[in-house]
Amino acid sequence: MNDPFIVALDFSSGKEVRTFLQPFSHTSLFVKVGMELYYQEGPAIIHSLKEQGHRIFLDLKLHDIPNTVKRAMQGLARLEVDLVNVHAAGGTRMMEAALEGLEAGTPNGARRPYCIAVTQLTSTSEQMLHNELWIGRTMEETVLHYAALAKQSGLDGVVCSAKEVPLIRKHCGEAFLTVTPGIRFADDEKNDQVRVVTPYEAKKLGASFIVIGRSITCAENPIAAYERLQQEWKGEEKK
Ligand SMILES: O=C(O)c1cc(=O)[nH]c(=O)n1[C@@H]1O[C@H](COP(=O)(O)O)[C@@H](O)[C@H]1O
Repeated sequence: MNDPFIVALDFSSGKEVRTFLQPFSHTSLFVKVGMELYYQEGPAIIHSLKEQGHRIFLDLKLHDIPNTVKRAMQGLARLEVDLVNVHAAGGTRMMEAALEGLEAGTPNGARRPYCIAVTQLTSTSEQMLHNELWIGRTMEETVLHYAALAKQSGLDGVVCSAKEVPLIRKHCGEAFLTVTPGIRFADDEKNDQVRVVTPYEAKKLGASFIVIGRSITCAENPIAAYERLQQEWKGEEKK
């Protein structure tokens, strides 16, 4: 069964990725390639991870005018990854353009990647939303509104904190994907994450997928950390 866990490969070289993935060589993972890794290694890292049989979330959070996002997605679609994302803050026209680009660029016979929209980064607090972003609505209202815009635009789901999943599922339906970073084991440092839950809480809240980086990649024993993740998802939370 494919675990609903997406492991963030936040490394700056293919060499570090290979070292990290070595103990997982018997496992087909769902991995996330973000800006740090993609800007250094480019399409080559995608080809290599696909050859190893991993599913891929290419997390570039596209946010630009519709024409630019459409043309960028048309090119990225040729990589045949499983999941890509945009920023919902780009608006409905941009989100629609992302889908147009993905449809146009996906090779014949292949299914286009799922496309989801970042609502509010899990590193954004309610404070920052009001005082820096000058958004007057609550975090929940804002995240739900952005999710509704993403759904209206035809996207497959959103990136949000697991805290907002129940509200999104209620208003956008259970088939609308909720991909939730900001995941930490109870005894982990939060680092720059603000809207954080444990894997166990994320499961209870109904997240479709959880994105987990440093709790695994910076663990003493990443394999043991991944197994702890599986246990927590099964409902055996370890304090
Ligand atoms: O789109 C993302 O993946 C993302 C959205 C978001 O709101 N918050 C967030 O942390 N992420 C990514 O999820 C990963 C979280 O990493 P850790 O904090 O190390 O678990 C990073 O690669 C972030 O870029």
